Amino acid sequence: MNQALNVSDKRIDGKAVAAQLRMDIAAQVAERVSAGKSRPGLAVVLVGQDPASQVYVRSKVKACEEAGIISRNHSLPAETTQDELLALIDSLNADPVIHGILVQLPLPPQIDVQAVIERIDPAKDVDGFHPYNLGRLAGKAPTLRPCTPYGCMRLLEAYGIDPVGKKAVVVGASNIVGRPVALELLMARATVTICHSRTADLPAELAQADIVIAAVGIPEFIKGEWLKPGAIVIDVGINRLDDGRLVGDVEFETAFETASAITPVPGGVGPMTIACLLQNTLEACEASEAG
Ligand SMILES: Nc1nc(=O)c2c([nH]1)NC[C@@H]1CN(c3ccc(C(=O)N[C@@H](CCC(=O)O)C(=O)O)cc3)C=[N+]21
Ligand SMILES: [Mg+2]
Repeated sequence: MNQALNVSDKRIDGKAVAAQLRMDIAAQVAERVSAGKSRPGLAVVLVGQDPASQVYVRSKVKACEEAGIISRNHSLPAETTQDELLALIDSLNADPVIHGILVQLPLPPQIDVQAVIERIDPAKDVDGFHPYNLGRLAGKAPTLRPCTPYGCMRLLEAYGIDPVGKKAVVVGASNIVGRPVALELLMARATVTICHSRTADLPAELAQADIVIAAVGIPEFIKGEWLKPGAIVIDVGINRLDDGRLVGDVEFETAFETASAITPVPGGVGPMTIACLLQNTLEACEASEAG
């Protein structure tokens, strides 16, 4: 894989790695279909009209079509009740054409997110948020792996960065990125520290980090001078500023000087999230036939 990448560049090109992965997936889907096997199917459920969510849903649908994956969109009104959403999930769980189900977050306040996540058949949980799939990752026997953390690990791999024995610092402890990416790094045998809002001295933790995963949701929060010279920085942040610019959780200009490699925003982790969603849908389809 490295030959496709200009790994000497400090900028980790998530767009290129994601494009390569999506081509590999498209080839595997074509192979399945020509062998008479089922075509992977992904259902994306959107509740409400949040413009940002519509952008993500559109990019997921486009990526599916390019990969030859069936994409079924369900757009529900913002006032949808929890029971109506759960009923839709039940029907998607039972639908043999659908191998992956993604309910776009966030959800409106009347809906309990955990109830929704746990209603999805773990075998179709292509977000990897279900306790079963998180538990399997915690136990070093992963099944469907959360897309963004999985994407971060594939970026490190594509750039020949082996986390084993390295000091990895995760900034942010969310259920969808911070906690699972810490488990992924632990599974790769890094020494992992998870920082969060109650961490006493964040710069002191970051000063020791060989690998930094920034997933805190605060624009340009992490400054270059906090980093250990030569650190590898994976910026998960996707923050839209008032002037329309998209920035990460890391102050890119100052971090670029100190880091040995860093992901840009956009063009870093975001495209990997989508590519890994397709990967999980393909894997769920393959498992449904193997099972
Ligand atoms: N159940 C669920 N699963 C998700 O995976 C999920 C979700 N809900 N809710 C919303 C977030 C957000 N998300 C993004 C995916 C890709 C980009 C992406 O590719 N962004 C481009 C920039 C696109 C632009 O220019 O706006 C980039 O970073 O290069 C962004 C955001 C997935 N999400
Ligand atoms: Mg089938």
